[in-house]
Amino acid sequence: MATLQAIKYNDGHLEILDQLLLPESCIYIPINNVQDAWGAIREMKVRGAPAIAIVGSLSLAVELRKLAAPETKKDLHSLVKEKLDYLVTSRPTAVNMQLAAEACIKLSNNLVDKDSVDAAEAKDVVVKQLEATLANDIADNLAIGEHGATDITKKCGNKDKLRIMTHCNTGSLATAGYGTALGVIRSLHKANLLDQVYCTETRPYNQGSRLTAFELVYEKIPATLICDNMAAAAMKQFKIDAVIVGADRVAANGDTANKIGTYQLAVLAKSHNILFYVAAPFSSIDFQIPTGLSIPIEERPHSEMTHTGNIRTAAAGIHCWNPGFDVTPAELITGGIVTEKGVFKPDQLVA
Ligand SMILES: CSC[C@H]1O[C@H](OP(=O)(O)O)[C@H](O)[C@@H]1O
Repeated sequence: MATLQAIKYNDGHLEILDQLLLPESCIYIPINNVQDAWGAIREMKVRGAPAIAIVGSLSLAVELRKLAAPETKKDLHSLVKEKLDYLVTSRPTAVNMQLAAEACIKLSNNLVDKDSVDAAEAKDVVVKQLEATLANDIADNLAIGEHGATDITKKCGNKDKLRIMTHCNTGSLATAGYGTALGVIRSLHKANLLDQVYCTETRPYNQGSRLTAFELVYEKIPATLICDNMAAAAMKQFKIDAVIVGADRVAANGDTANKIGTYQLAVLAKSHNILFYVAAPFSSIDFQIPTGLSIPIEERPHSEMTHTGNIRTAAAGIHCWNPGFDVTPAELITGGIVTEKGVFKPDQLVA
């Protein structure tokens, strides 16, 4: 069965599934330029570290395909840099958009001095790189799924059925398709090795109950929704075999920023002697920062905590703290970091 598609791109035409309307409605909206993409990312109509980078990159491809060839390659480079620098400001914690922007800016800069390539050809080269982010991510996720399923199965003593806990949404709605942590879960399910997935609600924006539960039900993967405050009791009651989560930014030493609530799951997994995995493509690894201390943590609007839709659920006037992410220290990532290149101990990551 095909998995859900968060992103639809064809020949310069881009649409995204408006994830704020899920699970009630499946509505695709057009993204016609980088400004549309910036707004959709900021409002979390599309979210998830890889999906943010892909939608940002494709939105620039959409714009460039509509543009006549620039006068010079210097003009092209200035435009590409301006647009990508702007997209990077949409959300600060996930590194994928920043890394994709740096790679494309470097490419357009290198083309300036390449005499064999004119301005029109340079634009085509840049567009192709931007468009490649989609297919590259799907390939990465399929590899992550296989590496992760193999490693978890082995480290859990080749049990015939596994119980896995996961947090937030790391599936087809956070990527170009298949997913990272949820990709590992899909691979376990495909291999008939999955007893049950326990997905957390993931307050306050409920990516777990709104999005992950939607994906799992859609594909008939056996799953149970739990509130975030049930995690410890569920680990004990259901004898969870492993916890696997995604990542928004992994530092060079393996410290990992992920959705708020991940750190406490890692602490709970440690105290229950349960393997804790992070699943992330290398496009989420920031080798430019030594530890998690340098990862910027996005503060989200307080209304995401005090309201459910338009309904107020917290006392007016109460002060709120709403960090979108927290950092899990590398030493708590006991299962390893699952990437498209294999599973690594957190201190074994090499660029
Ligand atoms: C494929 S990893 C997605 C990653 O992004 C999520 O955050 P958000 O929904 O705010 O974009 C969460 O941290 C996931 O693990």
